[in-house]
Amino acid sequence: MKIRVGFGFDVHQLKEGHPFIMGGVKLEHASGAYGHSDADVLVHAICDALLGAANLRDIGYHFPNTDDRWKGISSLILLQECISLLAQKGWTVGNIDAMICLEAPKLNPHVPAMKQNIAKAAGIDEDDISIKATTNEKMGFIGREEGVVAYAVCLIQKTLTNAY
Ligand SMILES: Nc1ccn([C@@H]2O[C@H](COP(=O)(O)O)[C@@H](O)[C@H]2O)c(=O)n1
Ligand SMILES: C[C@@]1(CO)OP(=O)(O)OP(=O)(O)OC[C@H]1O
Repeated sequence: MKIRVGFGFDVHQLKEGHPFIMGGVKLEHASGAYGHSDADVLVHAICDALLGAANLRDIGYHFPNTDDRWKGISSLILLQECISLLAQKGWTVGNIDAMICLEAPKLNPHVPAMKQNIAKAAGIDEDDISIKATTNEKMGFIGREEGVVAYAVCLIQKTLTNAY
């Protein structure tokens, strides 16, 4: 068995009156994340962790923000695409651990639904995806609620076939 780890990071601006999608869940909040897709910062960080682990470049390489095919797209679809890219190289996901840095709203009540959405899109058990959140203690651009950040790490695995 060969295993690899990956790391992903993403950041998006928060804009008033914009929808706020996180882990495929629509959060009720005065502002929301702005981007070319649905700006789901958590799912983007996870995509980059998975692509990085498999040495498959990054999310912007596969889904450029200049391509209208990805405009407004649900990032869960991009996650499914990333899982297919990994599968083509024989990789399956071991586990994912993610951290969101956001001042408000509180994410804890939404974590079960986010885990369910991500597990379904990635074809993994909910027990293999962990989602955590922290504020930035009112400091910096996150503290001023100008932006949201997410980090993710993952482990991927493949069974090596013996050529002899
Ligand atoms: N947007 C957020 C931020 C934090 N949480 C939860 O609150 C706990 C305390 O956060 P601090 O930043 O004050 O340490 C944190 O451990 C999370 O459980 C949250 O749900 N949503
Ligand atoms: C997902 C893509 C593509 O719609 O757009 P954004 O939603 O702007 O997200 P980002 O994390 O900046 O980078 C990847 C992009 O190419």
